[in-house]
Amino acid sequence: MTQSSAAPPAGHVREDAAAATDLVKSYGTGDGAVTALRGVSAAFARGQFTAIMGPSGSGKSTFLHCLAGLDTATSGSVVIGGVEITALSRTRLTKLRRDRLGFVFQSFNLLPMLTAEENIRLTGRLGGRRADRQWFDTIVDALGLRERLSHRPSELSGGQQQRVAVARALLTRPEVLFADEPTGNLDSRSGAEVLGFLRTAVDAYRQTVIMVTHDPVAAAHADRVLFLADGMIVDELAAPTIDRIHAQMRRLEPAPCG
Ligand SMILES: Nc1ncnc2c1ncn2[C@@H]1O[C@H](COP(=O)(O)OP(=O)(O)OP(=O)(O)O)[C@@H](O)[C@H]1O
Repeated sequence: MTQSSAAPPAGHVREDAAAATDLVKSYGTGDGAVTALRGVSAAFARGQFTAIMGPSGSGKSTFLHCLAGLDTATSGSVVIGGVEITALSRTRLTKLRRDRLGFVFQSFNLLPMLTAEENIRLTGRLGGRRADRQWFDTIVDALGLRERLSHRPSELSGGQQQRVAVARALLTRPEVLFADEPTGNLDSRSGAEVLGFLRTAVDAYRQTVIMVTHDPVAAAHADRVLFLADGMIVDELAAPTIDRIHAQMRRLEPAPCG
């Protein structure tokens, strides 16, 4: 069992973008209750790319959603950029999510009637702030979207749509970019482009990325992988390789029946 990421070594001051302590999440009550998280603690250093993996039903999405304030934990704490989000009112949490967090989902979640540029600028507009032009240009060019800005989502490939979603998520320079299976709907080439850009966002712009994935190839882009099983973090791999991730997943996945 490795929960070493929860606490930095004594005397070492580390700036965490996000941290969870003793997160417990139960759904339902009585006989039908399901405990999806059983005391999960983890810290996410600024400028670090973390992948979260584990067998189906191990609690990955629940963990991501509780960390990102999309779902409420039953107990435990989540701190994002120094703010204890578990104590916030719904209104303040919504504002924090909009202003300080970025989201990329498997199903790109773009608004069909808006152009790529309008979709990218949407979050900044909702927040009543104008993102600076230079940063917009930087991410649009890095994602290869310059020629596509006037296209609507239906005129874009899946990979291009996901790149628009990544640009939208990064426009506010979020404290943390949360990605839930961001390559789940993409072919391997488009997936590699999106992951390559997430890697660039971490290396060049010191972005913090937390990504749930089933795919060892995707997870190998991260700086470390946290492995969940049965609602607990059971292991952690630093500098992961595809082979080491596969080996770890084989240990955690139940053997197929028959
Ligand atoms: N809204 C809900 N109501 C009841 N149980 C839920 C709910 N959401 C998740 N669960 C249960 O919590 C556990 C963890 O689910 P979660 O979706 O977090 O796992 P996961 O690792 O992301 O799974 P997958 O890889 O299949 O997406 C599972 O047993 C699931 O059935």
